[in-house]
Amino acid sequence: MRPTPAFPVTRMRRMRRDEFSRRLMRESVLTTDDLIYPVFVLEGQDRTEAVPSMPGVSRVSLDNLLRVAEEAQTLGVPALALFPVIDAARKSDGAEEAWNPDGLVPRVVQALKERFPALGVITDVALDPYTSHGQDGLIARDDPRAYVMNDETLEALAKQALCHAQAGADVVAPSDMMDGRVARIRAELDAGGRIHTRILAYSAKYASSFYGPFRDAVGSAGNLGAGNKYTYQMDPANSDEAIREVAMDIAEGADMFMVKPGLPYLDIVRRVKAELQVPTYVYQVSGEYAMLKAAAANGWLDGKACAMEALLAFKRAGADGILTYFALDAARWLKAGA
Ligand SMILES: NCc1[nH]cc(CCC(=O)O)c1CC(=O)O
Ligand SMILES: [Mg+2]
Repeated sequence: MRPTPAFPVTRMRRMRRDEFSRRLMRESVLTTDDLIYPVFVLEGQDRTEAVPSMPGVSRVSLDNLLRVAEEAQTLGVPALALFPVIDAARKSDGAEEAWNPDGLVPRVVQALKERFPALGVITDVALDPYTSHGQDGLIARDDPRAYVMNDETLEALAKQALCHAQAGADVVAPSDMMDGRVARIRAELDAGGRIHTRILAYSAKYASSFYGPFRDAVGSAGNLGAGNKYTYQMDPANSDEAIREVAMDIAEGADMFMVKPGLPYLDIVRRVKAELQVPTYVYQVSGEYAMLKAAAANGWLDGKACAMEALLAFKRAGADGILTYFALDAARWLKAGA
């Protein structure tokens, strides 16, 4: 950077003095086009269950989800990301429900695409909603370490992704962190004639404790018990490793690349965008949402102002889009000229 003449020749406050000049020099902007809204869906009719650790977020049945989708579309939010709550009776060690063409996710995707063809639908590809042990992949019977097997899991993920694509999903989003899953899924989609289905790879997904409220929401916390995901999700200490992960997913044919969580990992968002120049997304996860909501509920923070500041920070860091539980709120605030 060129040296700036010293004070008093330079007065940084000059440009901050009025709203018009603040607007003229603003470098980043958040728009509704940047938002992806995550939704939790469950079986049944006219069901809406609040998620206690995520105030303002509910698990809803398909009929109620259609109303949410309509609102998202009306507000101009480009896409929904679908997360299923699977009945305990349908979970198994082999996660077979994950590629059941009559399962919850395929039915919901079909209904959404039928009613709202222009609204993007993103599905999560990972086995954790479907496994009795709550891990994202398969575990060998009698393995005392409960080690998630990589290559065996790839076959399951490929079937799951194709099942979602055949139901009409626009984007499949592997969030499992198995090695090689993007290539395996791309091959399965292409062989199945689904050449237009995009892959949003959760390339740099960290083994984070900020996922706690999400695991409550989908009911995988109980199944996971004292288990953790350290053998496949990334170590929060690492940054270079994230660049390698994204680079590998580029080589395997992913279209979009996710960093997750968000605010504690802004440096990773920045590096991915700056070093690799790919469509870069960030997931403001459940724990980040819960923190902001809790502080706002206590009157300790201005909830709206802090949420919008965090979303803008993602844009400044280089994100092309943000998956956030605030998506509908933010779209409303933007519309109201916030
Ligand atoms: N495939 C699991 C999955 N998909 C999305 C989230 C977390 C999202 C959030 O916290 O908002 C997780 C949690 C996990 O890895 O255990
Ligand atoms: Mg990887």
